[in-house]
Amino acid sequence: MSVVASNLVWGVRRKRIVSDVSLSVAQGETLGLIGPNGSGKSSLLRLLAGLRRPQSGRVEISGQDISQIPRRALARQLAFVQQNAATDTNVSVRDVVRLGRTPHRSALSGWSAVDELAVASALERVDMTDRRAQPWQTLSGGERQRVHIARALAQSPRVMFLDEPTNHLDIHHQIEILRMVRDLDLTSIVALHDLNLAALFCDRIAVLQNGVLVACGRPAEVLTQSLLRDIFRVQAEVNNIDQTGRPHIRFKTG
Ligand SMILES: Nc1ncnc2c1ncn2[C@@H]1O[C@H](COP(=O)(O)OP(=O)(O)OP(=O)(O)O)[C@@H](O)[C@H]1O
Repeated sequence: MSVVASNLVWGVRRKRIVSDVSLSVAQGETLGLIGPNGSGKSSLLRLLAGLRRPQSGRVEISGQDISQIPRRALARQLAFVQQNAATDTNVSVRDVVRLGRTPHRSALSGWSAVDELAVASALERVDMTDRRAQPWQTLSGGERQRVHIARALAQSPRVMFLDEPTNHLDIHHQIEILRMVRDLDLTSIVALHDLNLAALFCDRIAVLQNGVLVACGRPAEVLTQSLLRDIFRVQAEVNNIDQTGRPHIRFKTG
């Protein structure tokens, strides 16, 4: 499914938080969303996922205006992995992931083999099968993050929104989760702080500054020394690491 945003504007009181943002993400593409703290990444993600109504502008999912799609139908198509998402206590890992199946089930239908398979394969993909009976509140921060990703996968979405999904994860799981997101046959939009991981795993990168989309393109086009200096206020050297042309950033500290 494609996602097309046109002239999105959102703010609170007099403060503009997302300012006239237009972008499009093709079916199967992984778009990275980067920008300094407070630049509007989470706010834009929520607008794109239909969790928040823009003050003006619109979002279309495969050509359909998202504001016209009923909530439940939308939940069958889109999954959102929030930053630091909380979950009720006294539930097991498997219970949390099972919640991902809710939009696919009616009041009358029982738990099906399809539901069971979706949950099992989601747990497997985030490397949490062995922990399925563990109480959620006893998990570490990184394990909780992986379980929330599994819950989104169990939803079998066509588009996935992830807000800093690598937060709390060790480097192995950062790479595994982003590799999985890239290789899944679905459209994904992912807010990231690690610019080298964004360069490695995203097809294109969109850059926000003060709610304005200041650049959008392939990693090598976007992650230039001048952009890193002007938007992120860091001095860095940018090299191409291999023939794929994906840039590697070396930050200068001196
Ligand atoms: N409901 C709200 N009321 C007031 N201000 C808000 C609200 N939501 C977001 N903001 C402000 O809007 C700005 C953008 O916030 P947002 O969370 O979208 O940024 P972000 O790029 O995801 O930040 P970070 O990288 O720090 O997670 C911030 O200054 C934030 O304080």
